[in-house]
Amino acid sequence: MIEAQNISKSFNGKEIIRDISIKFDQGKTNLIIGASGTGKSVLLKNIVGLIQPDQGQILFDGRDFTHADKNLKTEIRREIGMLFQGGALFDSMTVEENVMFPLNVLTTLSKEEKLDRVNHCLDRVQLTNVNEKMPSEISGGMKKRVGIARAIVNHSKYLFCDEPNSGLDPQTSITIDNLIKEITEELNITTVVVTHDMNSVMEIGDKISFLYQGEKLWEGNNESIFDCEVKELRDFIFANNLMRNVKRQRG
Ligand SMILES: Nc1ncnc2c1ncn2[C@@H]1O[C@H](COP(=O)(O)OP(=O)(O)OP(=O)(O)O)[C@@H](O)[C@H]1O
Repeated sequence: MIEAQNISKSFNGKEIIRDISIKFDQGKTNLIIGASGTGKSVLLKNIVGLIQPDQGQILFDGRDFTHADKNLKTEIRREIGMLFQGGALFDSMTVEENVMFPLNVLTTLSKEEKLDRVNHCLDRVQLTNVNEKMPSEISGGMKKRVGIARAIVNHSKYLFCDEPNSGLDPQTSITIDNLIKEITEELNITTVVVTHDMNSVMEIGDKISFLYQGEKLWEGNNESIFDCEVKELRDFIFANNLMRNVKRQRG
């Protein structure tokens, strides 16, 4: 479990996120949702340690990451896998080299062991016979799969995904969402997904936190979200016709 406790962060005197507390459960896909510019990415960066919060702390299974010494920080960082927007693969490396990268940097495994793990992870994301391909030779959906394989290759306990569906068509988005959810349950890891995609909310929203102008206004799941009373959240989810129709059909 990851716990964000009373996190606040300002830039140049402007408070971007305010007193946010969220528990992200193990074995679940935990979503952070909200409109553009509301502070989702800033919160994510605080959680993974790319930004130091002004107030509050982040606990990874009870270990205080925010105030940890160098050794503990390094230990926790090794347990974190990240799927960045757009996949963020290294263009000059093959698929195999991309997935192997964290193992080269973080482990002393033999070449054979590394290759074994890489192939196992590529298999798991249903990518076979692409080891030697370059990122420019594969589709957007395949790039995300490679990104997922790379994020879990070092036996990560925590998986962070920043807008995993950006740039994908709706069908591929659902496949990637489901893959993230399956892997989360299979490996019993704690997954945090930042998104503003309502399809993701409905498909994989085990636990959902809604941010609005830097504050957490609501939390629940993909069932309770349709009955929420928070005006700002209702405006967010029913902003398009499709969602209004879904609501009507549910009665
Ligand atoms: N390093 C920074 N310095 C100053 N302001 C920043 C910095 N990072 C983010 N901000 C500001 O914080 C606000 C929230 O940004 P953030 O990227 O977290 O939004 P978001 O909810 O992730 O939006 P989107 O869905 O569009 O990615 C924005 O107004 C942004 O300009």
